[in-house]
Amino acid sequence: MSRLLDVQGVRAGYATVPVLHGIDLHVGDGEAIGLFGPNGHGKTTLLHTISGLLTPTSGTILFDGQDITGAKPSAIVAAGLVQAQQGNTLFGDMGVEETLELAAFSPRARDGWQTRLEEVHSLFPRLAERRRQRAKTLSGGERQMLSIGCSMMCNPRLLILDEPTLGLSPRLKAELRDAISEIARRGVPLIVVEQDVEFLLALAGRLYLVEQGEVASEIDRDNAPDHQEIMDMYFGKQAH
Ligand SMILES: Nc1ncnc2c1ncn2[C@@H]1O[C@H](COP(=O)(O)OP(=O)(O)OP(=O)(O)O)[C@@H](O)[C@H]1O
Repeated sequence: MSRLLDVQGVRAGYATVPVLHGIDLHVGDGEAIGLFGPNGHGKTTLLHTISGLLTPTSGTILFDGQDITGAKPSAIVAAGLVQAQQGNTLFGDMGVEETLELAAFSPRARDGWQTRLEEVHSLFPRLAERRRQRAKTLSGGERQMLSIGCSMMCNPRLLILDEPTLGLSPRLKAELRDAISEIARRGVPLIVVEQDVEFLLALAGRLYLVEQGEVASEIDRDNAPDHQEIMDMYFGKQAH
């Protein structure tokens, strides 16, 4: 499988605080990967570095063969690498459908936007039912759906989701997970950060355990350790 994203030896952090200490990971074309690990060990920092929100201090990020290290976030999105924003960053007074249409403004997203709108509605029937409703009146889970819907409207070549179901009720969590699984089935490559390793193993071919700013383990679903071993690996490391 050819590499769509190739992260090589990436170091990054904030001001004088180094967080990532040489991360190597890759995503194949058509592949979904999962990231998990203890809180505060650099998963979000890694995603922000890939998305261009943070500039790495060293290392290289290749996307579709192009060097995007340190590129502007707008250029990275235009290339098709899209990270869904948290639902609370939407424009609250805009309607649901209006928001989805706005998300398709870039040249790469403009062609075929109506078809993609139908696809988003089929992924998230709640958004179709609420197409005229203002974003700020949606529930937290529905806002997350709208945010992911916006990312799908960008026509992503690779979609990044950072704990998309955090804090949701079990019912909305299940709906959102079904939709994410459907996005993967439709062949959109994914990077998903989640704490629920079972969900990640069902979704993704490979998982990376990120600990202390490094890739501590790579788990291949076909040769995955059993659940207890993964839990021991995870919680054992979290304990110190
Ligand atoms: N803007 C910032 N300025 C300074 N330090 C930051 C900033 N954002 C994050 N950090 C620090 O960087 C480290 C890694 O944080 P990060 O959010 O990447 O971890 P994480 O693994 O995604 O955690 P979680 O699972 O809790 O979301 C933490 O120590 C955090 O306090």
